[in-house]
Amino acid sequence: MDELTAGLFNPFASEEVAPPNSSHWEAKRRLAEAVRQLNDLLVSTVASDAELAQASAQVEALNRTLADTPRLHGTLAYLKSGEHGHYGEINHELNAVGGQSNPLAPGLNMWLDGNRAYGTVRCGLAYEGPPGFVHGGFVAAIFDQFLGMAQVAGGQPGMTGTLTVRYLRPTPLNTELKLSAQLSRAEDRKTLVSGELRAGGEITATAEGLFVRPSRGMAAMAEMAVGNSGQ
Ligand SMILES: CCCCCCCCCCCCCCCC(=O)SCCNC(=O)CCNC(=O)[C@H](O)C(C)(C)COP(=O)(O)OP(=O)(O)OC[C@H]1O[C@@H](n2cnc3c(N)ncnc32)[C@H](O)[C@@H]1OP(=O)(O)O
Repeated sequence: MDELTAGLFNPFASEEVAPPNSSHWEAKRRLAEAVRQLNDLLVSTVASDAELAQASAQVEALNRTLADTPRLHGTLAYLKSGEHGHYGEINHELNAVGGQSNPLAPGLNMWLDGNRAYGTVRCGLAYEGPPGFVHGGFVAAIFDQFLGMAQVAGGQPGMTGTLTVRYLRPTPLNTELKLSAQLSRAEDRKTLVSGELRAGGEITATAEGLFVRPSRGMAAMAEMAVGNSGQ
């Protein structure tokens, strides 16, 4: 275990979503939820052009306000600030697929029970691919994150080496989706995990992920990324 994967905080210990560790994250979760709703409203509204122009001006004004606030670019910057928790906590807030404070993330909730992992997620209209169904790329992203969490049970978390998704039937929007996964094999630096996604009791997709613990270690990988975060 290194700086990034040390078990100082495990957000996956129970089915309950781990609470925010500060008033900052609590406030950000609220804003993220409002932006998720905005996204859903944006893709569904058929307001007039004038109403859309007015809404754009309001959002643009808000963006200018936030752009003028102090900012941290990337999870590593949050970690180095020393003010926003351990890496596990920061990742739990900002991750692109599972982050509570990241409006891009569809609200994936995950927990471990022994060597099995469980999860729930609900994808709104903004995730539409085929009419009425979740975009296959998001199904793959959900599996990547979910299997990536499940591999933690193997004790040697690494990066996704390969991810194979089998799409058995379309995955519905606006439906509670249930995930489960288990370790198939963990040897040397490689962990193999397999999982399935269900909607209304029916399996819509299965996946297998091979995770490789980098020879340089996870923290060294992260250091290589310094400068990639667009500051
Ligand atoms: C306590 C709770 C706190 C929570 C705290 C967070 C926890 C932390 C969890 C992180 C959860 C991430 C969940 C998101 C997962 C992403 O989204 S990760 C992003 C997508 N993936 C990437 O960007 C990975 C890019 N690739 C790489 O960085 C490097 O190629 C890798 C995968 C790290 C491997 O590099 P390497 O260590 O130099 O590998 P190398 O020594 O050459 O090979 C080792 C072995 O693996 C095999 N291998 C290497 N690459 C591959 C591959 N791509 N496919 C298959 N086999 C491979 C080799 O053949 C070799 O096999 P053997 O010869 O030993 O049998």
